[in-house]
Amino acid sequence: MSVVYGRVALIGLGLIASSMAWGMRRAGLAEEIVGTARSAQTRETAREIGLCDRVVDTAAEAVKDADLVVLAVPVGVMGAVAEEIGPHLKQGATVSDVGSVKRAVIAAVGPHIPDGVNFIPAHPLAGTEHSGPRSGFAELFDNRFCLLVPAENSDRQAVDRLRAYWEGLGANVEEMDADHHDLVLAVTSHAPHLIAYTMVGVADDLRRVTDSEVIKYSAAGFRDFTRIAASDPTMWRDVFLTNKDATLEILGRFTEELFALQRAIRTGDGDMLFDYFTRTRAIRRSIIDAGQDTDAPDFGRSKVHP
Ligand SMILES: NC(=O)C1=CN([C@@H]2O[C@H](COP(=O)(O)OP(=O)(O)OC[C@H]3O[C@@H](n4cnc5c(N)ncnc54)[C@H](O)[C@@H]3O)[C@@H](O)[C@H]2O)C=CC1
Ligand SMILES: O=C(O)C(=O)Cc1ccc(O)cc1
Repeated sequence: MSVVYGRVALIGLGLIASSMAWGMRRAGLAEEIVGTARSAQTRETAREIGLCDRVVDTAAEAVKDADLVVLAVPVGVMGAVAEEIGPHLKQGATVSDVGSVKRAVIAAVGPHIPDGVNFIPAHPLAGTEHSGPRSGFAELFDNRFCLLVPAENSDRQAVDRLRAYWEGLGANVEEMDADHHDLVLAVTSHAPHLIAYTMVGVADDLRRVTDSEVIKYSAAGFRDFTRIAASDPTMWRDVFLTNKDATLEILGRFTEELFALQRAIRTGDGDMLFDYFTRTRAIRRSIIDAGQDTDAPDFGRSKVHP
């Protein structure tokens, strides 16, 4: 892989930005990586571990002469960061972001991007429950999707360049409209996170009753919930507050289904439960068939295809 952007500025140096920095180094995608974060401690850690070529104190300074600027901060502060950097952006530069929500980010950031600068939102569908500058790794985006959300009038060359950049980070790139993105992610990521938070909260409420047995005997399903429910509180608070409509729509449907299953359990409707679980099992299999579950152990695949 070769250089795609001369200077890349990373605003926010958490899981996603640090993974991008290591990924850029792995593939040689940038001549210079400049980073900044709000807290002095994060900037100090980034310096210590050699994450960027330069770590500077302000976002305004970081974006100076940058060809690509990536906003990698919680969704709720994207607008404020954009306002700060707007006057300092280089003509012809591209500003992108990695936020988990797109419509609200476009509304908050868009007005601060001057004419002559390309704003192309993006969302890598890859992450972990960890956060901060030490949590990143170069392989995070390998074989994961990265969704680009260009406007109809976005500069095609700038979009293609950002595509090449994300491909260089290992991702499979697709383009999507912002509203569609927010609805799809509400189903596949946002609502599931809320459900995990709830399930772990319920278990915690019961802890005294069960004398810590919930933790001691937690089976794989509950452990998966606890991993997801360990995700960054600021990030997820912002996701729900900014993708409110789509998340509420999906949660409404979810509670309807939950009530239907609850009713089937109460009335002893085993056929309903069996049919429901048969349908959902097929979905898991189709994900594995499509090769999209990179975490699935190989024995899982060979069981499906003996
Ligand atoms: N964690 C995940 O699994 C994924 C997160 N995302 C999105 O990526 C973005 C960043 O998330 P992570 O890297 O996980 O977060 P993180 O919590 O690891 O890092 C966030 C960084 O932003 C900095 N920051 C916070 N407020 C700031 C401000 N006002 N000005 C400058 N810097 C500020 C923090 O100091 C920190 O360095 C979020 O918008 C999130 O929705 C996207 C895909 C996956
Ligand atoms: O850790 C997990 O299970 C995730 O779901 C990671 C993730 C979190 C947020 C995103 O916007 C995209 C991916």
